Amino acid sequence: MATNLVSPKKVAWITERVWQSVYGNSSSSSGGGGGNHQRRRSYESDDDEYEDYDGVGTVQLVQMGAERTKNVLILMSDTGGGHRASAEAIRDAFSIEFGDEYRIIVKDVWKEYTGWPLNDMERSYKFMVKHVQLWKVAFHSTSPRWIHSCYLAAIAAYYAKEVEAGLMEYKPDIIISVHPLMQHIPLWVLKWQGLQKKVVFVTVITDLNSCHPTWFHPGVNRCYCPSNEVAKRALYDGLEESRVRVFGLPIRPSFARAVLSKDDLRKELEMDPGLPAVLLMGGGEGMGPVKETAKALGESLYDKDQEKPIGQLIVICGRNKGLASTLESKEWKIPVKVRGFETQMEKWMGACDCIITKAGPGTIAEALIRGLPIVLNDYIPGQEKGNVPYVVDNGAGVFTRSSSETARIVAEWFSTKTDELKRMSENALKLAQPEAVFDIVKDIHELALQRGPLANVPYVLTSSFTSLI
Ligand SMILES: CCCCC/C=C\C/C=C\CCCCCCCC(=O)OC[C@H](CO[C@@H]1O[C@H](CO)[C@H](O)[C@H](O)[C@H]1O)OC(=O)CCCCCCC/C=C\C/C=C\CCCCC
Ligand SMILES: O=c1ccn([C@@H]2O[C@H](COP(=O)(O)OP(=O)(O)O)[C@@H](O)[C@H]2O)c(=O)[nH]1
Repeated sequence: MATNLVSPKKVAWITERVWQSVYGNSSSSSGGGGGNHQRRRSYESDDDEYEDYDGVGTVQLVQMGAERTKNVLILMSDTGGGHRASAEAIRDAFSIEFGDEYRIIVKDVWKEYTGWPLNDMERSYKFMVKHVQLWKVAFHSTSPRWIHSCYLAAIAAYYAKEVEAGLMEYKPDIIISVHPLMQHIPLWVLKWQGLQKKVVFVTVITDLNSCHPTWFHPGVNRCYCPSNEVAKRALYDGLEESRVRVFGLPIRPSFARAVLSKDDLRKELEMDPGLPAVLLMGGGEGMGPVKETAKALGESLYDKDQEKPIGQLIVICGRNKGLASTLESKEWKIPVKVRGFETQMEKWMGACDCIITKAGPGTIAEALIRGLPIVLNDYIPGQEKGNVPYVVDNGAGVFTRSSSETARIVAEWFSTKTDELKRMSENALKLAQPEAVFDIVKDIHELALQRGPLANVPYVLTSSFTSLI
């Protein structure tokens, strides 16, 4: 068949040429920051470079005579696991709701196009949250708008061209930022390009309560707040009410839409079918007192008198390989499963009866959807502090930093206080917002429609940026 004669790579290459003839050349010269953005897509480049073309090039060719698929660029960073999880949730919801109408690209433009310190935020952030006082000072000292604006303007003066090249490569009709530090610079770039009125720019906040003010940029078309508490902060910080929407935190559709039976999941995950189960985790990086808590649970969930376990334990260590290997090498008196980074969190949560976690907003929102009572055993100062009252005051869980206290609470939930466990589970379900991600993408779609059927965003390289900031 004719279609077999042209390889996908070639189609992608042809598409690139056509694309360039419509929009101009997407390559750029290096700006002042020494970034690494000179990674132009070309037919000769290696396979990795082609990932973005998969299933896309052909769509673009078809569009030449018809309405073009809209490009949606989601800006995120792997500082913690929550931003990526929310970005993927939005991507999946777009695809479920609108099929091929949108082409979704999830990118850490900082990492790919700029240089230090923006391209190393993951490591800097990990270092800072390990030295908690340092993070506390950095978080609070950068909260006033004039301070963070100055820092970001300084960075922009250095890296704007790289960021511009990153944005231009994907020619977004819509930009969605799911990260607190990804409003200012892209918006300046759009202003520089004269594209502020053409490209839809929205922020989706992924913190439930005490978020950093860098999230709130008055220049965005929409600011999606996961809770009324965050919306109040946004209004207080000067955002127009008409631009603020409260739908909830975007959670992967696999949580919202899947119908999962606990019995089936336990079978699939090779768990004990009869014993109540507690899930222990610490975000994408396996942070917080996971090791101590696992050890304490190993004791509290074992009935010494009857010489049998009263519960089972699942520990998800995320990317913390050291934690996983320490726990794997331990002897347990109760059934324990130690796992690394899991991609199907909805299954593990669906198979358990309660969860112990640091106060990560993503994990909390997912646990609420699954109706899991929550023991919060830690929080990162600043952005996660407010998540504690959000859970506790709404009766969906408790907070304690003591591992032995945590172990005692769970043992009671599994024996003498099952009614409390049930009540908290009901409260968790009341707080859950499984449809939030769909409400968000539908609203963005409406916003895009208001811009007309084809925005035809004219991306071109411009010269001076520093004059604008
Ligand atoms: C007297 C001391 C002065 C200290 C300040 C000096 C320089 C600035 C240094 C650091 C910047 C601090 C940034 C503070 C703003 C952070 C906004 C925020 O809330 O960020 C949160 C994210 C992480 O996301 C959260 O993860 C959580 C879980 O882990 C949870 O999921 C939550 O929902 C998420 O929101 O944090 C970051 O991304 C931090 C990036 C750290 C970047 C470090 C770069 C350091 C090097 C130089 C920095 C220079 C300028 C930075 C400009 C910052 C302007 C605000
Ligand atoms: O093995 C793991 C561990 C965590 N997560 C996901 O990572 C996110 C963690 O986000 P959260 O805001 O709770 O904490 P962070 O990692 O950002 O500190 C949640 O969506 C988790 O489901 C995951 O997919 N696999």
